[in-house]
Amino acid sequence: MALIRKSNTICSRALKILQPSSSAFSPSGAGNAQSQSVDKQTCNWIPAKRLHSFKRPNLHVIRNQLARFEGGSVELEMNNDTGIAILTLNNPRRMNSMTGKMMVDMADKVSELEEWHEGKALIMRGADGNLCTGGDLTFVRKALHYGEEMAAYQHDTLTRLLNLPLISVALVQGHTLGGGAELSTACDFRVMSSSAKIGFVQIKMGLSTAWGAATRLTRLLGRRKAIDLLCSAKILLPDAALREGLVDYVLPKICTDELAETTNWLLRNLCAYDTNITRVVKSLVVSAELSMDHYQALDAERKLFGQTWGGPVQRKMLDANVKHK
Ligand SMILES: CCCC(=O)SCCNC(=O)CCNC(=O)[C@H](O)C(C)(C)COP(=O)(O)OP(=O)(O)OC[C@H]1O[C@@H](n2cnc3c(N)ncnc32)[C@H](O)[C@@H]1OP(=O)(O)O
Repeated sequence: MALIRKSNTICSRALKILQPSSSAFSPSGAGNAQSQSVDKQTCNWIPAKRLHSFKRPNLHVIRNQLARFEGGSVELEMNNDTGIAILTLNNPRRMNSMTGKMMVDMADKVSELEEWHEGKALIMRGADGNLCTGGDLTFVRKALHYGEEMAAYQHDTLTRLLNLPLISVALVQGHTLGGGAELSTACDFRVMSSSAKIGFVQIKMGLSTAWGAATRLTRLLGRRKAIDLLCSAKILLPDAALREGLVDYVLPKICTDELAETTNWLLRNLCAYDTNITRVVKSLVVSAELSMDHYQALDAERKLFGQTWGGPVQRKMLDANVKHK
């Protein structure tokens, strides 16, 4: 009981320190001093100064609009025994491409995960063998006037997903294209099926990244590889995706249950230790990445470390005289 109380305190402190969505939508978080964008009407560059003046979007209003574009769903199963949750994009007739309603569903599921204190990890996958082929083109055609609002909503959801105190893995299966490839970058890791294909094909569709992948991909792979993947629209097979560093593990060819194999990979490699310490460590990495200030990140790290030091898990391990052979 004491362990649970102390652990919950640690995690709620971690979350307070991180304040998940604040960096994505504060006026000062809209871009850094170097960033520029293109005006849709004229294709002129918008200087960074003007980007900073964009208003914080009203996500509640956007939510109500998106919910009107029906089709598909996003399902969540949380397993308190394994500590692993499964988030499933479910629109298989259209290869799990996302409608407005699915965006709203996903935001709600991420909110549930934010409140799930027993969790250690999350696997995002698609129903029936494809992760996702981006925006549902039926929805896209009807929502051509609503791009910036949709992007704002997805940025909020995916930033919250990335910053969860859970280790997240995208199961890249079948076709993972456009916005689907973007979704995969909102997870900490990517495990790829040996028969899957992944590609940021937005530029071919006359678009830049819609759901925040330029920002995440640049952090993940660096400027050169991000430009290469986004501007070439190349579709990568598993070997190439692994070589580029876009995915972390390719499932064996003889694999009858890809979800079970991904779960085992997670359990073997990243989920072997205490749930609450794992959550704190994940939160610290988020904090270090979000923080522009090295000293602020160290400050958060010191405060959270202070909560684990002398705690029941450490005491138990000291008593057990563990040898790291
Ligand atoms: C808003 C974010 C920005 C973006 O995501 S931009 C990228 C949007 N995505 C796309 O353009 C993908 C378009 N689709 C394709 O290229 C092909 O369907 C794909 C994925 C290569 C699969 O090819 P095939 O294996 O030949 O299968 P298929 O074309 O017969 O597809 C099976 C059924 O799925 C449907 N589908 C796949 N992706 C979709 C999408 N994004 N929106 C709506 N429907 C989609 C496709 O239309 C087909 O349905 P149906 O059998 O014709 O009723």
